Amino acid sequence: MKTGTSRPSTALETAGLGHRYRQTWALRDCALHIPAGRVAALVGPNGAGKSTLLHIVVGLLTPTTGNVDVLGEPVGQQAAALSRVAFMAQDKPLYEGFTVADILRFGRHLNPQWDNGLAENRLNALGIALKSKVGKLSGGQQAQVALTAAIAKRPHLIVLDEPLANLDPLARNEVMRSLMTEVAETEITVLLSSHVVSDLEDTCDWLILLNGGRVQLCGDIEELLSSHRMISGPVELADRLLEEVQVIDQSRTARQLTCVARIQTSEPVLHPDWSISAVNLEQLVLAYLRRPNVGVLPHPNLASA
Ligand SMILES: Nc1ncnc2c1ncn2[C@@H]1O[C@H](COP(=O)(O)OP(=O)(O)OP(=O)(O)O)[C@@H](O)[C@H]1O
Repeated sequence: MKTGTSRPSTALETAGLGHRYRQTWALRDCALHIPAGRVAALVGPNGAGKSTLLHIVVGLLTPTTGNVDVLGEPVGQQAAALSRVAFMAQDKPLYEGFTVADILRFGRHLNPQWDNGLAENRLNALGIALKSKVGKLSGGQQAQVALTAAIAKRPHLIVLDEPLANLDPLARNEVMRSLMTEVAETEITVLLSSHVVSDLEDTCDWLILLNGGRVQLCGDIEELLSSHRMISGPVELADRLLEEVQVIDQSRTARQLTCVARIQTSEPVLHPDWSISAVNLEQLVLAYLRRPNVGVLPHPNLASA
């Protein structure tokens, strides 16, 4: 087990990554990376390949093509690399007949770095009794127990597949908040998939957008937002606008064009009739999802740390 203090600067890097289930390519030619210490959101529509990617990262699936480095080592069955990665699967597979204490015993038995004090303190702070049966806990509490079991492993990378699925807004907020507390106190890298983009805007700082098994965007969220704008104005000026910016997605009425566009400079000089405003994460993601053929951006700083 490597426990050295020096961690690789890149937590995850893939090149030419593909995965095929019989006839179906779930991932094709994926190149992406996550710098260490980032909280990365993996978003995409149903069937985009998110779970497949996460299963490859944690060593549960073998890629059909390409390379994957996790924490600086090629992904595989190496116990050393995998022991530094914690995974919370989509269906939070806790044994419902177990008590919370049983879950902790199980975790301690399986993981050499297990921090039982951390797990007990965390559950205590959340008001979750060790003697409670898992099956009797609410969905939010079960998610917290699963998250606690992942965190107590003391991982360098934590991978969460839809950790917020089936939780109400309050529970979603609490799970994200406790995850962020953990991130603030350690140098952990987080990779989490979600359908609910608005839950991610305040917490994630890195975005990977998968669509149809391909990477559409990969980069720092602030940089991605600052390089896109919402632009609207008279439809008769549309041709000129299209010459000046890269329109990702647009809608038109008889008079008005509204679009999400990628800009080259932070203060684009456009005709004064255009109104220009910032985009939020949800608007950016939706614009790309509606245009699956707009691929990874060639702009070098958008894909860099
Ligand atoms: N075990 C499997 N056998 C065959 N095809 C599969 C299998 N698992 C996934 N697929 C297919 O691979 C593609 C990607 O699926 P995946 O579950 O990775 O997507 P996802 O983005 O996680 O979807 P969701 O958001 O619905 O969970 C889909 O077309 C899916 O039908």
